[in-house]
Amino acid sequence: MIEISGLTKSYGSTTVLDGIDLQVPDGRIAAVVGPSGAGKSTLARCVNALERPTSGSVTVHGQDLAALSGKDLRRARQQIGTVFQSASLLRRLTAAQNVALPLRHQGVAEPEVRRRVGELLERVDMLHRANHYPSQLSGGQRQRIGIARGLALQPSVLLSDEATSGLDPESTRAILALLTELRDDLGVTILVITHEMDVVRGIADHVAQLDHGRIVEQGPVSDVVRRSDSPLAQALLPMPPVLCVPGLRQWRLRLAGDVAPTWLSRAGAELGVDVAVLAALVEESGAVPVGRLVVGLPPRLEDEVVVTTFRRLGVVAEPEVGVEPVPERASRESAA
Ligand SMILES: Nc1ncnc2c1ncn2[C@@H]1O[C@H](COP(=O)(O)OP(=O)(O)OP(=O)(O)O)[C@@H](O)[C@H]1O
Repeated sequence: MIEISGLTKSYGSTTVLDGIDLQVPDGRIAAVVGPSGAGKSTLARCVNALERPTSGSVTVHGQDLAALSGKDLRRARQQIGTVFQSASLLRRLTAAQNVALPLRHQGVAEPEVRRRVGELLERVDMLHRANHYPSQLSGGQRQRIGIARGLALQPSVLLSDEATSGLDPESTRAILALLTELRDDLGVTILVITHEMDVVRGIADHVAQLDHGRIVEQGPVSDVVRRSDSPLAQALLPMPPVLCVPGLRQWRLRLAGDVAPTWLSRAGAELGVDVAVLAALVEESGAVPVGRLVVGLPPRLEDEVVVTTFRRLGVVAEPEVGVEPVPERASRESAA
């Protein structure tokens, strides 16, 4: 469990983090998002004890990192693996030697180092590149070596600071699958710092938005995407352009979690109408479907009936305000 409580960090008179409260339960993935300069990396550095809070606390497995020093602090830090953007591998060392570095630094015996390095490279699917130098690896492969190195001391917490930034979609997917596997197989607690919303949708259980050093919105991803008028929900599931179909009234729908795969056709059947999909983004997040849609329904349907029908199916429905149905005749005339 990572528990961040009232965390404030100032450099001189500049306050970079201002009263952050955030908890990541064991075996969960939390993502911190926010614009450049919001304080994400500073937060990461406070969590891996590279920085000391000006006030407040960061507790990892019940240990307040700021209260530790010397050997105790070093031991607590071993519990926290970190993966940075572009992995910062040592150029003159092979992939295997880079992964071995923290183990050798700890004085682990050579046969054990070799065994553990082999295991780690296998976990990140890089055993076949063990003797390659960083310059001979792709960006995604270097990140996987960085993750293996971050896991070398068997941390229970992993910090990923923009680890997928700049990677192509396929490498990003591979890294995200790896992080999910670490959570599910090893129960590692993961804090992901990112500016990529598809990363959040892809793996996070919990999301917090940082802005000017403060958390402005947070919650389980499946809750956040259901919120109306939430800037974070909009950012997480940006709506594609809405089609204009004459004669229909627009409704905004939000779903997360407990919905049957056939919910849309069931809604149409229960309402006794055809439902036109005008815009949609539906994805899987944390093994549950999340999505936002705009659908078109005949204007004669009563609001209350539409809302309760969708609610029974686990979907939040709201009429689009300020968007009147385009009359069918008018649209035919303008097309003529
Ligand atoms: N050591 C420092 N001394 C003074 N100011 C600092 C220091 N480290 C960070 N800052 C300032 O704190 C603010 C937050 O920086 P930080 O790197 O945490 O942001 P970020 O959200 O990670 O940004 P980015 O997404 O661009 O990496 C910035 O305005 C930065 O200039």
